[in-house]
Amino acid sequence: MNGICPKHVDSVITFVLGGPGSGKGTQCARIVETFGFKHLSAGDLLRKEVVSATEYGTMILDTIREGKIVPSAVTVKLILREMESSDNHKFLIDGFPRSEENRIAFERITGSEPDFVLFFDCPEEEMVKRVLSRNQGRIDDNIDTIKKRLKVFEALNLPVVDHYERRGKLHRINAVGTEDEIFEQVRPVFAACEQTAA
Ligand SMILES: Nc1ncnc2c1ncn2[C@@H]1O[C@H](COP(=O)(O)OP(=O)(O)O)[C@@H](O)[C@H]1O
Ligand SMILES: Nc1ccn([C@H]2C[C@H](O)[C@@H](COP(=O)(O)OP(=O)(O)O)O2)c(=O)n1
Ligand SMILES: [Mg+2]
Repeated sequence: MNGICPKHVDSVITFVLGGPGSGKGTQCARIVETFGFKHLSAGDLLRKEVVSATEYGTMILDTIREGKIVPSAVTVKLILREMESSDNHKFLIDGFPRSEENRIAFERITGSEPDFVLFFDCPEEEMVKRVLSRNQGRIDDNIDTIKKRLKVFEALNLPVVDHYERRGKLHRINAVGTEDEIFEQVRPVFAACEQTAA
């Protein structure tokens, strides 16, 4: 349990990690409908800043186009704003942290760590195939950007996975198979969380 902010003294925080196209968003939708978590996609929050043409919009757009990671203070601020305005105290934070800088910024700003972390482990060729057939009109769903994103994933995201594995907080999910087969690996993790919270 986390006392992330006065409003949510008993909040549950889950980070959802995995490379581009590993199935984070898809599985988060299943977790939301089954276990009633609030889904916060860091990528979606950043894209909303671009669409709303806020002060960070252009920087975020350029960063996403290059497959790089937006400065953590921006992303953490967006996540925290959503958490503080939500009536739900169970949070599924999708696509975050994507670097040690992200992770440390979250801990420093919120004073909290996740209760547990999901990692969708997917081979690169499968991730590329899924991203290129995602058809969501995203500027980063192209072969050039996905190659850059995979390098960022390897260099910056995996150290975060190792960190939580060392702390015994990581649940590694085999992300190859049908959406149902993958969700059947996810379900017991959240069922156990419900037991603990009861
Ligand atoms: N198990 C799966 N098998 C095949 N395609 C999948 C699977 N899970 C998700 N997808 C598809 O792959 C693409 C990427 O999934 P998404 O959930 O957006 O991944 P992420 O959020 O990790 O980038 C989407 O088009 C989605 O419909
Ligand atoms: N913690 C994060 C999450 C996403 N971003 C940026 C960089 C990412 O390539 C894009 C897209 O993230 P998103 O999680 O939506 O991407 P996928 O669903 O994994 O394909 O947003 C970031 O800078 N920091
Ligand atoms: Mg996603």
